[in-house]
Amino acid sequence: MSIAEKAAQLRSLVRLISDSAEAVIAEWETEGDTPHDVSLVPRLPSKELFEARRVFIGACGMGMDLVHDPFVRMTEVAASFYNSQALRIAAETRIADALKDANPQKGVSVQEISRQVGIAPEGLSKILRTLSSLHIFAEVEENFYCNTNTSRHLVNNEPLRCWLMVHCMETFTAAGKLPQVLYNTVGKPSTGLRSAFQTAYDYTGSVWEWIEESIVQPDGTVGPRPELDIWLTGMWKFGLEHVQAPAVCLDFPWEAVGSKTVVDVGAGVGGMSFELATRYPKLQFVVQDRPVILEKAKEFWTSSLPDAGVKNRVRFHPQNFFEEQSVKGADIYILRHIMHDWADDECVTILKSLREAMGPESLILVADNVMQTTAGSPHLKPAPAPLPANYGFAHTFANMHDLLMFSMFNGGERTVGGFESLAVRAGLKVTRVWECRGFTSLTEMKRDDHVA
Ligand SMILES: C[S@@+](CC[C@H](N)C(=O)[O-])C[C@H]1O[C@@H](n2cnc3c(N)ncnc32)[C@H](O)[C@@H]1O
Repeated sequence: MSIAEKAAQLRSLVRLISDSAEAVIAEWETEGDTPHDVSLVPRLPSKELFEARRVFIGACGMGMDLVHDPFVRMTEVAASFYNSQALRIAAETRIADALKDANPQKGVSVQEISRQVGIAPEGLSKILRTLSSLHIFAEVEENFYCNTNTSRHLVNNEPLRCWLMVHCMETFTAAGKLPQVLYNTVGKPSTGLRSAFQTAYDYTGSVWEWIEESIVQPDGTVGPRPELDIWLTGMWKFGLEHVQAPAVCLDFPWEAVGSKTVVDVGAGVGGMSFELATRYPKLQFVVQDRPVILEKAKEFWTSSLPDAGVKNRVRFHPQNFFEEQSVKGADIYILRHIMHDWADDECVTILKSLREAMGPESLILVADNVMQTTAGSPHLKPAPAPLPANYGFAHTFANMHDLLMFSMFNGGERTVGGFESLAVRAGLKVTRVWECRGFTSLTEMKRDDHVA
C-alpha cells in the first residue's frame, strides 16, 4: 500500500470513528442517566447504538493496525494469552469485590488488596498493571488501584465472574492443544476426531460428561467437580440468559407467531422457551432434552414461574435429537446453541430427523452465531468501507467462540454458506437470516420443497 493510500485509508477511518462516536453519544443522551443494575442483564442496545458501536470498534481496530509497528502488533497478539490469564486471576480471586468501596481518588494499596485476595503484592501489581493498561482497573497512583466503569460490572456479580472464568480455564488448556489437533486433520473425517479438549485432558467423553463427573474431594469424599458450578453459573445464568437471550427474543417477529407451538429441541432447562413464554403470552412450548436434564428443566420452571398461566403452555418431552422426532408437524422447531456443539455430520443427522417430522409450513430456527467473513455475505449487512464486511475487530468475539467451540467440541460457529450446505444435505433450504442485536442470530430453514 502506498503512503497516499495509507493516508486516505486512515482519514476514512478517522471519519468513521468521529461519525460513529457522535451516534453513540446521541444514543447515550437518549438513554439518559437512568440507573441500570449492572449486576443484572446487560442493557440491550438500540439498533442505532448497536450499529454505531460496531463501526466505532471496527474502525479503531483497523486504524490501530494501520498505524502500529507491524512487528510489535503481531507480538502483542501472540502474547495476548497473558491478558486472558490476568483477567482470569482477577475474576478467580474477586479483585473487583476487594475494590468495591475504594475511593476513586485514592484507591486501595496493593498490600491491602493482597491481604484480601491472597496473592503476594509483587505478582499482584503485575496483574493489576496489565489490566489497568487495558482499562479494566485503574492505577490512581503507583500501587494504588480502584475499579473502572468496566470492572464495576464484576462487583458481586457471580454469573459474570463465572462466565469470564469459563473462557480461560479448561478452554485455555484446550486451546494449547489446538495446533497438535489441526496438524493431524488433513484427509481425516471430522466425525470421531479427538478434540483439543479431549487431547489436553486425555479424555474420551464429551466436555459435558467431564464437567458432570464426580471426583475425589480434598477431604477424601466423592463429589462434583468444582468446575461444575462455574460452568453452570457462567454458561446458564450469564451466557444463555443474558448474553444470548434478549436479542433473539426481540429481533424476530414472535408476536406474529400467535398461539402456535414452538418445539425447543435440546432445550437444556428451556431457558429460550422461558424467555419467550414470559414475553409472548399466547405461544405454546414443547421443551425437549435428555431425561436427566428434563428433570432439571421441570425444577427450573417450577421455581422460576412468574405465573401459573405460563406453566400451562409448556410440555416436557424426553427426546434424543439424533433419533426420530416425536412432535410431528410443529410450527417452529428451535435449536439454540445446539449446532455449534457438533461437527457437520452430526448436525445433518439432527436436521434430517426434524425434516422428517416437519409439515409443509414448518420452520426451523437455528439460534447460533452467524459468522460473517471479511469478504461478506449477501444475507448479512456489510460494514461501511474501508472496514471489512464483518466489521473486523468488532467481530472478534465471534471468531474466538468459533475457535472455542472447535477446541472443546469439534464444533464451531458457521457462516450462512456453512448453514446452507448442512440444510441441503438434510433436504432443507435456508430461507432467511434474522440478524439480531447480539452474539446470536436466527437462521431460518424450511423444507426444500417449500413453495413461497
Ligand atoms: C449448549 S446446551 C443448549 C441448551 C439450550 N438449547 C439453550 O440454549 O439454553 C446443549 C444441550 O443439548 C443437549 N443434548 C446433548 N445431546 C443431546 C441429545 N442427543 N439429545 C437431546 N439433547 C441433547 C444437552 O443436554 C444440553 O442441554
